[in-house]
Amino acid sequence: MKITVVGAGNVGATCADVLAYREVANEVVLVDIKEGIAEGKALDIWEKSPINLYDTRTIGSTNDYTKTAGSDVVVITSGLPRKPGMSRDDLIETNAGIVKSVTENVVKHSPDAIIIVVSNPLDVMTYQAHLTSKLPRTRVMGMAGILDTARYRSFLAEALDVSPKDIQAVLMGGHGDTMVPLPRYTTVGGIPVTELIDEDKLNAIIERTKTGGGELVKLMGTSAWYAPGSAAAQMVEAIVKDQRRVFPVCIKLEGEYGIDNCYLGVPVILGKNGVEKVIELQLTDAEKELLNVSRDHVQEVMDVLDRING
Ligand SMILES: NC(=O)C1=CN([C@@H]2O[C@H](COP(=O)(O)OP(=O)(O)OC[C@H]3O[C@@H](n4cnc5c(N)ncnc54)[C@H](O)[C@@H]3O)[C@@H](O)[C@H]2O)C=CC1
Ligand SMILES: O=C([O-])CC(=O)C(=O)O
Repeated sequence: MKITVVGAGNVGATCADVLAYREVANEVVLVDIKEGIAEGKALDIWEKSPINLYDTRTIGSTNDYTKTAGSDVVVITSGLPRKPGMSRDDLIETNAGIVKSVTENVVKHSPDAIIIVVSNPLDVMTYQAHLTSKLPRTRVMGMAGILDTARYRSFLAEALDVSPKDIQAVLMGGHGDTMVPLPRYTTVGGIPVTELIDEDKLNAIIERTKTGGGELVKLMGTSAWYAPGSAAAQMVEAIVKDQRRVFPVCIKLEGEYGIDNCYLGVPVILGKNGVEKVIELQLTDAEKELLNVSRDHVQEVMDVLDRING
């Protein structure tokens, strides 16, 4: 198994490190446009192998995609992160061009790869990669839901003073302030969360989750990487090991949830073929309305992308 991670910045390098550490594949290739950065970080991860005890080979490349040839899964993290005061959507112009050219290079050398997009604005960059790659929708997906639910679960664990391991949750919609956490599907060791926390506290956690990315941007002057890199690696692992894990993943909807031709996070089964199945929940009218608000927002940004692409 061979994995490529494009973009050896904060998120890409973290993802490559987790993939190596967990021995998800035999080989991880890290690519960046900046001279030497991918080679340096790949070498640094490899030099850590005798300490952390793994044998995944990590290889770096400055924009030479021949080294990525035949990759089974490719993670695209290349692109600008936002700075304080910016929204993810503000990145569209620059990142659309980057994701387009990277996807062209990726499919040229790995036509059978499954692509996981991380670059922001996430849902619309997934659309860009899907447009450019022309791969089936089940093989081009975006990472956001695992990260957003992880934030939600970690905040709940803190509030309830329980292990984050025991909190399960589903979250849907776009990767932004319109995301839709679903308390009805949130459990703590199998117990509905609504039995353990009062409504006000839960609502405050939901609001914090929606702006969880921005909270970190404000603190650090750039966006997060440990949780995002690990979340992308978890998706790679589910695919490479054909684990059939159930995760919220961004995919083009084709009629599911009454939504057509829009890229949104929904629960799916992830396995060796990519998205093996989109799970359709029976949403309440209120939940459906929130999902439609999210759809409308993502659709607007997709329209901007269409104008950029001419
Ligand atoms: N989907 C999600 O939940 C998350 C998405 N992100 C997004 O991921 C992206 C990367 O974030 P960071 O790693 O923090 O940024 P970073 O600035 O640390 O790394 C980005 C890397 O991409 C490289 N790059 C730029 N153009 C390239 C090209 N054409 N080919 C190859 N490499 C290229 C840069 O040289 C840089 O090393 C951003 O767009 C950010 O908004 C970040 C966190 C979570
Ligand atoms: O907030 C950002 O710009 C990066 C991101 O998507 C996240 O951390 O959720």
